[in-house]
Amino acid sequence: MGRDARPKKSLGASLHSRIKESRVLMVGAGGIGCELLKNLVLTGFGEIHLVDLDTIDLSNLNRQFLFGMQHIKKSKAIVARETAGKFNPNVKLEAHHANIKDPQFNVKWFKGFDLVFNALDNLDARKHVNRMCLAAYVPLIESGTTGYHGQVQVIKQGETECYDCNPKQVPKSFPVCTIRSTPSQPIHCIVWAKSYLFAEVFGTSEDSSTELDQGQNEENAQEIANLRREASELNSIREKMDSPDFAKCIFEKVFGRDIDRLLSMEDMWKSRKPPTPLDHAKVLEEASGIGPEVAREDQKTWCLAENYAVFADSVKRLSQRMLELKAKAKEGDAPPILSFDKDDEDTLDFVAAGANLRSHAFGIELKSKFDIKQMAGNIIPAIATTNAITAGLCVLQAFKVLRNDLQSGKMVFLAKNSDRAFNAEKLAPPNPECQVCGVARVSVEANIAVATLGDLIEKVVRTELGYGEDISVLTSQLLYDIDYDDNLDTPLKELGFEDETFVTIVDEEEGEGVVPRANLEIVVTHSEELADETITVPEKIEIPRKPKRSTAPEETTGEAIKHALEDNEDGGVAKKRKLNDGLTFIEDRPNKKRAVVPDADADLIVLEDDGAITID
Ligand SMILES: Nc1ncnc2c1ncn2[C@@H]1O[C@H](COP(=O)(O)OP(=O)(O)OP(=O)(O)O)[C@@H](O)[C@H]1O
Ligand SMILES: [Zn+2]
Repeated sequence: MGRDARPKKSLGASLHSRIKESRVLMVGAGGIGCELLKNLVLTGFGEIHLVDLDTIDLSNLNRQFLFGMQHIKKSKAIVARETAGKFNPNVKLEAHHANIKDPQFNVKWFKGFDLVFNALDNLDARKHVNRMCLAAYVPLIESGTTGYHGQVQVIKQGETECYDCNPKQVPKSFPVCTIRSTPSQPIHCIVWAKSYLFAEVFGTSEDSSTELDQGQNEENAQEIANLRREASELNSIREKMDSPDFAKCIFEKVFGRDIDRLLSMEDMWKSRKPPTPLDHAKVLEEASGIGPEVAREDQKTWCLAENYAVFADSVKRLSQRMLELKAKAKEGDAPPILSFDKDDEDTLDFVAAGANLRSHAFGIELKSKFDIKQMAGNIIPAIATTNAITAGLCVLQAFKVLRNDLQSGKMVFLAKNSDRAFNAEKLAPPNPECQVCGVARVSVEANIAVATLGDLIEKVVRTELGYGEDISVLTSQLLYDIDYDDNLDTPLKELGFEDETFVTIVDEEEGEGVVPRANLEIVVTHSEELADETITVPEKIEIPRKPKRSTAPEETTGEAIKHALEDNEDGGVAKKRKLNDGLTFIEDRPNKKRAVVPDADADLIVLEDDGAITID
């Protein structure tokens, strides 16, 4: 039987030939990406481009099965192409070891694809690809996993929600005073050891750390000033890095004197358990028989003396590295620093032992190095099976896009502790208030070294597109508004424009009966051929008016599932919750098995007309 026979039979001849003719892009060749590339290649997608900026790390190998030990430090994109290429020689594979934000991957390049898949791990790159796909009118299949949870979303300009239609959760932060003065959980001590202690001794100061919320009120401000003083004292201890007493100096300061100072603030401990300073001489004596090899016992919770032994030994190793870097540095170089990396044993040992010593002083539970690694790296373990299922769901959604059947496209959620492994909801229409997809779009060409901001505003925005006086013009910063016209005579290049810069025009007209236009996004492409300040003007387009502000949006099914899970984690009381896609969850009583009662119209598996079984 030929290679094509099976996919042709299961997918149907017309979808199969569309797949063979398609040219797709996959961004990210990590956990989801490896699984997805295998699926795309075996399904027979005609031409696949893959982009990944990273190289292969040992910690990737447990789930990124296209890579082996021999590939460590090699490009993910290139090795993924080599390995997956062997699965199906009929597929044309092209690998780019690069950042998807690089300028060569411009809107024109995106336009060359029928479909884009995101298999990324960060918000910034996801938002970028979302925007490029919207501008290029190319459908995007967005996916992500965290532990046992997975999600797949189909995005198409003008037809569905985009990645930015719903605000995304920002990473968790902690009040600085909890971290530095009143920790009550292991995570507080881990953040302290990583973002403060490590940074002050071996890295850059924590003032810029995003994990610390500086807080606004007066009392905090006073405490923050004290803490800054403490940090600068610690910074001066750094000068003693080449002394054999370096670990002792750090220990006596942060686990001794600093804790004494905290204790002297009696008000702080009225309703909290006060900490106990650690006595260096005593701990040193207890640790006398313990060798540095204890650091390898990463699943065990070390006792106080073992933590001290690891702390002192890691200080020795890290100091040695710093001194070597200093010796190698050339005159005029910035002073060398080390950065925390969960996969760097020396930095991890220091953070694990430092966090535990602080926990001990504050009467908080100690943690194993293994647990601290997860927490310090903000890692929820990646699960190969979740990635594999999610990658499979991406391909099933891709079939619908290629069939031009977005109506049956779905937002699919994968969850371990919900009643059903899969939950799906219909694709929502674009949010009219979205600042990213709820915009009108035009493209213009200009020689950015010559054309000024004034040329762009007068020739294009006002004359061609009919805007009035009251507008704001922004890139990542405000360039112009009615009270700020300093940049009008400045060439675009000097305002930070590169080839393909996205400029947003906000109509600020106000008044009785005036409905401002929706935001306009102008993509400015650089053209050397335009020798003067000419700007090619776009076709006349109708810019829609802004919709009226909507009231609070209804809870989506995904959110409802999340809330159902959260509610359930708390109690486990029997409740019945109806989700808006017609699934009914019967949540369990303690010790009783869950039951799922699908509504009549809520099918999990449907038999599609061409014979393929699809999880819908
Ligand atoms: N801007 C970008 N351009 C290209 N590739 C990117 C970009 N941002 C992230 N990636 C890639 O996306 C992939 C995401 O994969 P994954 O979530 O499995 O992360 P990982 O780095 O491989 O694993 P882990 O973070 O768990 O160590 C990574 O290979 C990463 O290099
Ligand atoms: Zn949007």
